[in-house]
Amino acid sequence: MASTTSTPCKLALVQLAVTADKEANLANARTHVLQAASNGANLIVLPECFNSPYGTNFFPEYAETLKDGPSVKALSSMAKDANAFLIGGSIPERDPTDNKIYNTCTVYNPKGEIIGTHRKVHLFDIDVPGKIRFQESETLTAGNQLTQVDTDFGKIGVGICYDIRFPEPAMIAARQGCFAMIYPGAFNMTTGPLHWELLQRARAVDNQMFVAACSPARDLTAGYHAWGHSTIVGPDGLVLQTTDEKQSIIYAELDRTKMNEFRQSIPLTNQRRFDLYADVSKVNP
Ligand SMILES: NC(=O)CC(=O)C(=O)O
Repeated sequence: MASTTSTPCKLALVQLAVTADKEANLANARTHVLQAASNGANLIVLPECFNSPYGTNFFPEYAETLKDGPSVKALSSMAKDANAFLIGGSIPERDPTDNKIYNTCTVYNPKGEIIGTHRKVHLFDIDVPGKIRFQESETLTAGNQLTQVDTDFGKIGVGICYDIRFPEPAMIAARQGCFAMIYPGAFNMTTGPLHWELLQRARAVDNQMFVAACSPARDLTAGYHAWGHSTIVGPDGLVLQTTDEKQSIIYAELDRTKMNEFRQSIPLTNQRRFDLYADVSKVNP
């Protein structure tokens, strides 16, 4: 499908309530994706780990292959029936070739075909004494490549949650022509209030691009309490849309004309000093 930057992009972030029942999660995702499409969204995003509870003990149990797992099948038909691009949150993926488990986002075009796959490259291994310890590496393996997908609206970079803390993937994506960076994510009650919005605004303002992060809704009966607050930020660093912790869908038009005007008025692109520091988009392996 050819990229034309003239196609208007209406983005929807689906902040889904996730349960321990995978089938119910897939059905709930489908209902909300179709609802977003019926409200005019043509680029729809689901949260990190939308088909399984978020916890290292759950990943092996819920993991499935991309080739014939139920989640990929369900996502593909959601994208097709919604006639929209779908950034399918993430799922615990088992790679049958090495039996390793990854935190993986699959991206679909409106025909339901996979156009990109991102395995979380920075695993969420943190230990904040008295607050939260989480070690994804107990059961997950990190992916080994950055991901950009071609859509009708232009190129989009994709990361997952903790990936947002590392500025380089967004920087590389912007310099390689992406107009947006999208992160399915699940911050928590410690790091959410501290950094969730700040990081999105930082990635947006540094790169003069749209940034969006889509969280699960908060479930206080679950082991991991997601922060929620799915958010869409504009290239000027201002929040375009956000929400609270409950299940909901938020929308925003990603207007590339306004982005280009903003880039012209503060022309960082032409003012960089690559004689003083490296251009990371050129050293990407
Ligand atoms: N869940 C994550 O991957 C990241 C996170 O919660 C944080 O960086 O904070």
